[in-house]
Amino acid sequence: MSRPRVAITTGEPAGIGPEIAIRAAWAMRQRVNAVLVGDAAFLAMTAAEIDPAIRISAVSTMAARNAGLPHFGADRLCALDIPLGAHVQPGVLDKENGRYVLATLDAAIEGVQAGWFDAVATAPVQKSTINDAGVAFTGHTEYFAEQTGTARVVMMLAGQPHSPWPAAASAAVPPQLRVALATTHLPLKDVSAALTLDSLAQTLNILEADLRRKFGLAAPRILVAGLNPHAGENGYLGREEIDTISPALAAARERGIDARGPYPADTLFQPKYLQDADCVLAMYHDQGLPVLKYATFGHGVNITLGLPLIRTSVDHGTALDLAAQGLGRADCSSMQAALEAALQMVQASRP
Ligand SMILES: NC(=O)c1ccc[n+]([C@@H]2O[C@H](COP(=O)([O-])OP(=O)(O)OC[C@H]3O[C@@H](n4cnc5c(N)ncnc54)[C@H](O)[C@@H]3O)[C@@H](O)[C@H]2O)c1
Ligand SMILES: N[C@H](C(=O)O)[C@H](O)COP(=O)(O)O
Repeated sequence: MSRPRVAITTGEPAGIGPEIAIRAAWAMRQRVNAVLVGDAAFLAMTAAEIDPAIRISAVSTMAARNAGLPHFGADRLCALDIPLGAHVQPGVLDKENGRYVLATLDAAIEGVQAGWFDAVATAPVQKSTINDAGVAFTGHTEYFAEQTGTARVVMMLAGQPHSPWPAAASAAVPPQLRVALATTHLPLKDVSAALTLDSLAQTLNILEADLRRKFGLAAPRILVAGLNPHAGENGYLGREEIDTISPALAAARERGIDARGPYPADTLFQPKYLQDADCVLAMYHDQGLPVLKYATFGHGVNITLGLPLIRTSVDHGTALDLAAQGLGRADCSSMQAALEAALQMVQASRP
């Protein structure tokens, strides 16, 4: 099989994104035909500092539009050139580069739609810088949904638990911990209103369908967290479980979806529950992701479900503190895991 062609958007240029993108792409070049999306001169300079053996060939978006992407062998990386807005000082944010970052995402989406790429893997962006540049932006998840005209998507992070997570020692825990979210980047005060029968139905439908299609799970088992402490304590600590979540789960089960709960979120992440589940659905970002990141940080993958394209990402942010110290501090394992996940999803989607 030919190497799948994966666009790697290189993220916030003052962060660790460019470095981890180059390192991961180079390490996996025999299996992934990676195209770095970003300023080609800046990427070539960064690559030369990482390892002078890394070769990068630049292609302009205009050339790609006219003739598609040229074929490159595994002896080099390709860079789809998107010019920076301003000079980059590692670790220092500059809103003049906010629109540059968005342009890299736009080029990757255009490239998938035009058939240049089989998938997109994104390095981390600094959301605040894009907002400072005058563009409302909450995350790749929402941006990719908007730009592809997708009404609803689901954020899911997955990873293999490492010690010292206590459950990692237990043979009963599935090798992959997956946590999906019923809401994405939403202020906490808005979460309750966003949980409706309809939104939960759509989330469960997307989650179940993509776990089957993209992860090869014949009958995905989904554990669902409540919203309130102790899943509402029979209504004494909140009514969302009674009024919304339980009816949404009952309706999902009638559609054939194996969705169980709502369970109290504080005790849900135990081996005895996880061993019988393929995914946990948390109600909001910081209900599910701290557990996932505690168990898997640095090796996890963020996947957007429900999109008409394959998009994976790292489980961490821009790490400006590391970027400011120079190259060689950042771990690129999560970027490699994001590429690996994209490869598997491309293979699963090929006839
Ligand atoms: N996929 C994405 O685009 C993505 C994901 C998460 C956060 N972010 C954004 O990143 C920015 C900074 O977020 P933050 O400070 O909360 O989290 P962060 O992940 O950037 O940093 C948290 C800590 O983890 C360390 N760290 C992160 N990645 C590392 C790596 N690859 N190797 C070694 N250490 C690493 C950092 O040095 C820091 O100590 C925010 O704007 C946030 O929204 C983007
Ligand atoms: N919620 C993600 C996390 O905590 O890792 C992160 O903010 C990235 O989200 P996007 O993929 O939507 O940018």
